[in-house]
Amino acid sequence: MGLVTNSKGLIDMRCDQHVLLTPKQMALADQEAVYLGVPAFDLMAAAGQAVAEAIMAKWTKRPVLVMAGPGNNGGDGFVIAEQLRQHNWPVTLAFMGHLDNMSAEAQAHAKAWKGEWHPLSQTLLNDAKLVVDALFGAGLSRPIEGQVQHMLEAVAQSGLPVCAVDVPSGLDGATGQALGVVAKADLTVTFFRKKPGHLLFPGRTFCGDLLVRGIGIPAKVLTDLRIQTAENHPDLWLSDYPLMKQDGHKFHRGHVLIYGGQWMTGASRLSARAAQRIGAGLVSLAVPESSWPIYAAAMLSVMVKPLAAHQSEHAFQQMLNDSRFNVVVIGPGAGLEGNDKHRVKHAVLETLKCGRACVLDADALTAFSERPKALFEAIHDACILTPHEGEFARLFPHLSEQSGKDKLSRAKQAARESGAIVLLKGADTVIASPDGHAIINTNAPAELATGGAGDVLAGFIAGLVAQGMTPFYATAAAVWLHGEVANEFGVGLIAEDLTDALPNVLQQLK
Ligand SMILES: NC(=O)C1=CN([C@@H]2O[C@H](COP(=O)(O)OP(=O)(O)OC[C@H]3O[C@@H](n4cnc5c(N)ncnc54)[C@H](OP(=O)(O)O)[C@@H]3O)[C@@H](O)[C@H]2O)[C@@H](O)CC1
Ligand SMILES: Nc1ncnc2c1ncn2[C@@H]1O[C@H](COP(=O)(O)OP(=O)(O)O)[C@@H](O)[C@H]1O
Ligand SMILES: [K+]
Repeated sequence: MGLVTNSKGLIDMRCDQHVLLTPKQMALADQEAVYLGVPAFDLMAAAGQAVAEAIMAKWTKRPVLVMAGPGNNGGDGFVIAEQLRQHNWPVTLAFMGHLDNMSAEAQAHAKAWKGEWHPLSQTLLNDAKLVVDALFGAGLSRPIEGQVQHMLEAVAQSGLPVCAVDVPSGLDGATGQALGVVAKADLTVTFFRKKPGHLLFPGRTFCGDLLVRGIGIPAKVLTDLRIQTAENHPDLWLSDYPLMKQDGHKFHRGHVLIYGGQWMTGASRLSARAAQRIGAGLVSLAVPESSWPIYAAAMLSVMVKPLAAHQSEHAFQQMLNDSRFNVVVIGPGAGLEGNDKHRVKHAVLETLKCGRACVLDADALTAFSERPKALFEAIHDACILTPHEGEFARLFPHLSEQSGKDKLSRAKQAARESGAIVLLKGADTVIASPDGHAIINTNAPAELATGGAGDVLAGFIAGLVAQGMTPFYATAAAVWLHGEVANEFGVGLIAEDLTDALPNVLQQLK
């Protein structure tokens, strides 16, 4: 099993199906395949054929308008047009470009097209029942304007189904962001491997159904591409997953320490239960003495430890001296009122000072919003930050959603700047490591947008780290399981259900 990337080998060949290629990396893969002896003409033929087959599988025979652009995406369009024509589909081809400026393989395929050529025109939509968007793919270099923009707007207005070749035109395959107008598709067929832009929002909504088709590029071209990004999948982390051992002992499955606040007592309890459920051997909750009865009454198998009010900071520090607590969670329900914020910051800094693996969520992040640097200076490589966009913007204001940067770059930069693993939540959660690796999660349903779901996630992560998974993979595994449980449960989900329904998903993981 050769490594695709060298740095810590986070993404290796066992998960090569799940790596994501930027359009630049895809072009390099293409060049390398040609260098290894696969003719560029054949790659384009295979690409076009794959799209034509996907179209014939999805739609009944109907008049098609193929819009072919000036580059190789347009070249694919000519192949698709000819393939469909050979299967007796009525095909109209509209070309925007100059044949002489096209690659040799695109010119050859264009010349093999047996039908008529039309200039791009909105009137061509009148007779079409399906549109193939082969205008721009990986080579999109600037926003779409002028006549093409009007054409794409007319396509959108027509309500006709659209099949996009590689990426919907106007979508940046690297970032998922729109460069001006985008041709929204019902089906997108991409080649060899997915691109980040297919998975990140808003890109994912532009793609419709996404199919990946091999076109003859051998997987070994991935070896030298310095790939840093993958789509989350158990193949990435299952071999490191702490499945139960027959002769296992609870002391071998770690001990999670969770910091509980005075008022929002539910949040840390959700984390505690989640850490238990995912297999942590022991879980303790350190809580203010005054709230101890509330916590203790509700927790049976979790050990609830009171922190005396007059010396709670010292008491938490003392607790950290016990090396059996191998992961600490701070943030869910921790509190920011009055002296709480100071206490939370102290707990975080003490935890980091003693090098303990930790998951910092919610209030533990917001507590540092006035001076994030104080947090970043203390962070070590077993620290996981789990912000939603709001918390993220408080720590990294220059990287907020409003910064105009894409989510993948924002999470990666945050990980680099803070030195922590950063899990940036949302429907397209990104997990980024300071060394540049990143995983995009795609299985989370909208049902997860419910209070407390993040507290459960913090507990899942901690529970897996406690059992010995590396923080990056533990985070990826927890996020995937979180999404999977929500999918299995379906509508009506509340945070408690995530923990209660986890066993069904764990059962399938074995
Ligand atoms: N890699 C592979 O393995 C394989 C790749 N294949 C296919 O090749 C595709 C990539 O091809 P590609 O590199 O030729 O780029 P493509 O997207 O056709 O566009 C480039 C042209 O568009 C122009 N242009 C850009 N933006 C514009 C704008 N806003 N408005 C107007 N013009 C604009 C740009 O002009 P320029 O920027 O140079 O001025 C240039 O002329 C890929 O997506 C896949 O479908 C397959 O055949 C099989 C193997
Ligand atoms: N629309 C959505 N689709 C999928 N997952 C979502 C969506 N909205 C939120 N989530 C997920 O739900 C969880 C919410 O966490 P968080 O915002 O911390 O909530 P809380 O603080 O209430 O626990 C995160 O894992 C996030 O990625
Ligand atoms: K396209």
